[in-house]
Amino acid sequence: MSAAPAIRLDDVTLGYDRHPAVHHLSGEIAPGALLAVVGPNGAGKSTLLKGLVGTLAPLGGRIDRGALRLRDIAYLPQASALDRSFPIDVFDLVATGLWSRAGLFGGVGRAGRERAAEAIAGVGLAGFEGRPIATLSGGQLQRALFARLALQDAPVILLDEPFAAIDARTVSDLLELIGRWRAERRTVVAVLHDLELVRRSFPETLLLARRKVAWGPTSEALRPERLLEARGMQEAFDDHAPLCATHAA
Ligand SMILES: Nc1ncnc2c1ncn2[C@@H]1O[C@H](COP(=O)(O)OP(=O)(O)OP(=O)(O)O)[C@@H](O)[C@H]1O
Repeated sequence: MSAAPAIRLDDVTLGYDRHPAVHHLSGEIAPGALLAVVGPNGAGKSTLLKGLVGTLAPLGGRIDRGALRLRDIAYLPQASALDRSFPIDVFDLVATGLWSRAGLFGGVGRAGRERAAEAIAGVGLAGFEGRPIATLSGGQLQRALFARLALQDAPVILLDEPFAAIDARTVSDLLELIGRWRAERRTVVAVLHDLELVRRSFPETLLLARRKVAWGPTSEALRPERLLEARGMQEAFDDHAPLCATHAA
């Protein structure tokens, strides 16, 4: 597939009810990038992904997605955002990955069913197709959600804490899948907490603490003094601060 266009952030402020959560962020996510977003709790990482996917409009600044359409950006929210009691089995959950192309009422069709079965096998869940998602372990559910992402076939993939509370074997299998996406020149952005994993597997990192602390090669961005700076910035942050003057005008 051809590479996705870059996503450019120009002085972007994102927040809720006019209270900023991410301030004045500028930078570029290059086509085919494998970017980790790290930072303390409440640093604005999930908010940034919501801005990138377009569910949260910037309070200020601009996100330029080039020729990307919204369906070109696949998004995996935090696990807690999924209602696991919903009565759906693994196959049907994974097959919803086809909706972004076929439309909700487009029907999956035989080719679609084959692709869904391949995606399920590709994450090691062959044999689990008829299992209700409520009966899956956390790792199995995450595998199914990655199969759905694979089926979406999107040039840009955003992952919010994809490895939280997941067993080591699943993490390593899913990292391998991310490696394949990268080889296919897809752009992958992942919010992560495990800094060792980031150092091992993600060449580029954005360290966020409401503002950009560092954005560049992971070894630079995660230097101890940068991490200390991020912690200090986050602790000093006033959660009820109004919109800055530059954007409030
Ligand atoms: N829907 C919302 N409405 C109001 N405020 C919100 C909402 N979602 C997040 N916030 C606030 O925005 C700030 C940034 O939250 P966000 O979830 O983006 O941080 P995070 O870096 O992803 O945190 P964590 O690592 O704890 O998941 C926090 O102060 C949070 O309380």
